[in-house]
Order: sequence, then structure tokens, then C-alpha cells
Amino acid sequence: MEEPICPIDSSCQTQISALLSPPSTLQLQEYYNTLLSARHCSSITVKQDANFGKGVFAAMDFSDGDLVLRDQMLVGSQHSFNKIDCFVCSFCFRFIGSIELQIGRRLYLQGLRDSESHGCDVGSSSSLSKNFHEMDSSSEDEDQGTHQCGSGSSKDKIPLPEGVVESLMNGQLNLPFSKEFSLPPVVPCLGGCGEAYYCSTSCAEADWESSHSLLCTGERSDPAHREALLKFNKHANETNDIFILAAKAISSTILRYRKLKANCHEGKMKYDTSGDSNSYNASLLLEAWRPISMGHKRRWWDCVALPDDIDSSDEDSFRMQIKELAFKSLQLLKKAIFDKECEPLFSLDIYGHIIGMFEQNNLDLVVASPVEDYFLYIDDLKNPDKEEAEKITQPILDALGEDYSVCCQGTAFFPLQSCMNHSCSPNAKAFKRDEDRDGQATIIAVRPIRKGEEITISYVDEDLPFEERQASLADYGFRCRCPKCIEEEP
Ligand SMILES: C[S@@+](CC[C@H](N)C(=O)[O-])C[C@H]1O[C@@H](n2cnc3c(N)ncnc32)[C@H](O)[C@@H]1O
Repeated sequence: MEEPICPIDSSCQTQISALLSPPSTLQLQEYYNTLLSARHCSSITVKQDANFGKGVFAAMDFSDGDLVLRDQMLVGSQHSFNKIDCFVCSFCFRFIGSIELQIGRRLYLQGLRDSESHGCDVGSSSSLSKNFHEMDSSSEDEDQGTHQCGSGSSKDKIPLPEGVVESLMNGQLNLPFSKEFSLPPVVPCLGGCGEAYYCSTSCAEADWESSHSLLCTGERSDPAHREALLKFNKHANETNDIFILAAKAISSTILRYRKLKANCHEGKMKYDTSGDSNSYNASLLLEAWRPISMGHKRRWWDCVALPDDIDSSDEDSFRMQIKELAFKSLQLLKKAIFDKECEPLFSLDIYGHIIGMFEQNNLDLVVASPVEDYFLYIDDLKNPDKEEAEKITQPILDALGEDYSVCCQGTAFFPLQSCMNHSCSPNAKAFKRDEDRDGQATIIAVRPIRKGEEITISYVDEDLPFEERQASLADYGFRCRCPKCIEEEP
């Protein structure tokens, strides 16, 4: 197999090195201080630590159970396989519409999928390993893809009579007590793509401004770009949907760059324009790239852990195929949204680092479903209300099957949480609480934390034995040197 060669890697080498060089301590301090003050958060600080690079430190005392941080994502996306099950805002990931729409849409899409007997994307490393085997020409059980979808198999489900699913979707059928669980209305994408929906016009506008205006496949987009974007999305959904996140990171950088440039031209912002236009553009691009530059990064194909089912003798070939996959995805994206002034962003080196950053730093995005709350509420009713309600809800539960409620699942990069180092004896935990109904990351203290102490979370199950912990942390590309590991090291 030939190594993919990206010409931009060599033509923009100097700019790429500038984009990838770690920020100075001053830049880092300025960036995080501004971010923390914009979020009115004075309880933590981000500092360089001699041991592990950046870390998060307590700026006050916390007690066990205290909320340490609610972190808003920089970029995030719902897994493609989860889109059948959960209808959520494409920007903040709140469930939208109504309980009836959530259920009706899910049953409708499941039916459609079953009749087309399509599988679905199964997420990053398993899909990579599957991909590797496919490229390696060994066969893969077709059922495996379907099995891993949230929607489960249709065999134990009792379909609803014809027309009921439609009535749920179009609002003609109101379920008992569903008004107790009202959800925000469905706001379609401003570009009319029919792919992105929102909980409010402010989310629709914020997403449009931050990245979607470049990635929208609606009528407002240029037909040639639309075609290319559709191909890019298809490839990402079939291989690894982290590419969608990488596309969002590149789009948001381009849009920030254009905004900075417009602000400079309009005189709203002062910038050193003494150099030539290339160096002026390059420094604006560096500024636009700042939020991404802060994340800890290594090239994806260098840092991704070798899946268990791939022999170490195949490691080089595996890494090369990962690189090829990224190159293919990048070419599709380049066709869709290339911008000459932001050319370095389309180099394979930058693309590999962005994906590597997401693979190593991302947190699972999990938003609890209101459908579960709804059925629990019905179950808790007293008779005769319960009996009456169940006449309507039981056939729906039978149609949904055992996994009647699935939470929204995705992956997201959180700028502050991603600065938290790992410890096998952590003092905090990334945690979903019952009241979390959007895609923010919540960090809670799991024991008292003194002002000045580093706040650590565990990336893996910290109760595993030493070697198993180290093996799990290999997925994050490092060997743990926390106090517990240093003590337990044989
Ligand atoms: C999510 S980042 C945490 C923030 C990171 N320190 C930074 O500078 O951006 C994870 C990286 O931090 C380092 N790290 C975090 N916890 C560590 C630990 N317990 N032992 C060794 N390295 C650690 C590793 O380089 C790891 O890949």
C-alpha cells in the first residue's frame, strides 16, 4: 500500500508548524482566563503543570458532591446510529418536539430501516477495526452492525396498527399526561437541509454562525458543494463519524477567520498589518485556530490504540490504512468547503491532529431521554388513572420493545474538561445528573478538594487492576504516572 501524499503538507509546511506548535504559557493563560471569565467561572483555574502539561486546579474549597464545573462544548455531534432513536437539537442536544413525536419518529424510522434492512455505523474504533478487516478482504457478519444500533432488533416487538405511528408523528394522537413532559418546539435549519433541527432560533443561528453555514446541504448551499458534502457525510457515516466533528472544527475555524478579517477591514479590531498580505492572513488564521490550538494533540494514525483483534504484526498496515481513510475523508471535505486563504487547514497533517485530538480528549455526550421519564411517570400513577393510561401506552411500549428509551449519544470536545488530567484515584467525576437535559459536561467532586489542589478525573474504570488500567489508558495514548500507579508499579 502506498503512503498517501498530501501536497498541502509540503506547500504550507511553515504555516502548519505554526498552527501545530504548542501555545506559549502566556497565550494559554490568556485564553483560559478569558474563557473562564466569559463563563463567570471563578472556582477553577487552568495552569501548566510540570508533570502532565496543562491541568485544572481548584480556586476554592469543594466538598464531596459539589458541582465543580458545567462545561459547554466547543464542538460536538450525535452519533449517526443514534439519530433514529433520538430527535435532538443539533446544537445543544436537548430533546425536541414532543413525547409523541419522539416515539412516532423512532418507530417510523426503525420500520423504514428494517424494511430496507440496512445496518448502521457502529462508532469509532470498532468501525475502524471492521473497516480494516473489510479492506483486508475477510468477511464480517452483516448482522453485527444492526445488532449494535440503539434501536435493537425488531423480533420481540409488536407493531402498532397502521396509522397510529403517523398520528403520533403528526400530532393527531395525544398520549395521556404527555403535557407534563413538554419539549421545546422543532426549529428547522436556516438553510433548509432537513438534516439539522434545533430547539430554538438562537440555537439555529448559533450553529449556522459557528459551522453549519459551511456544512449545510440545503437549498441555500451551492449545488456542487452540496453534492460533495453529501459524499463526505456518507463516507463519515460509513466509516467513522469523528470526521463530521473534524469538519465542524475546520468550518468553525474558517468562519472565525472570515469574521476576524471582516472586523479588521471594518476597523472594529486592530491588527498588525505592517507585513505582506500572506503573513497578515497567516496571523489571522492562527488567531482563528486558537480554540483548537489549545487541545492536546497527536496525529490520529500515530496515537490510535491497536484494536484487540488486530495482530501486532499488522500494526504498520493498520496505521497506514487509518491514514488512508483520513486522507480520503479530507479529499471529500476539501471538494466541499476548500478556502484558499485557509489552505493549511486542508493538510493531512492538520486533519490527522484534529482527529487525534478528538480521539484522545473527547467525552461521551449523553443526554437522558424524556421518553423514559414519561413511561416511569405512567407506571407510578395510581389507579384508575394508571389503568386508563396504560390502555394507550402499553401497545406503544410493546411496539418499542425492551429498549423503549434510548438516550442521546454522541461525542464532544469540551474546552475545560479536556484540560483535566487523569488519576486512578480521582477527586472528581464527569457525571450525568438527572437534571441534565443538554449536552454540557458536568464535573462533580467525589471527595473534598482543597483550594490549589489539582482536579483530576478518571478516564477509565479506576477500580481495575494496575495492568488493566494501563491497557485501557493506552487508548488515550499514555501510560499513567499518577501517585496510585507509581505506588503499584511492579
Ligand atoms: C485530556 S489531556 C489532559 C490535558 C493535558 N495535560 C494537556 O496538556 O492538554 C490527556 C493527556 O494528558 C497527559 N496525562 C493526563 N493524565 C496523565 C497521567 N495520569 N499520567 C500521565 N500523563 C497524563 C497525557 O499526555 C494525556 O494524553
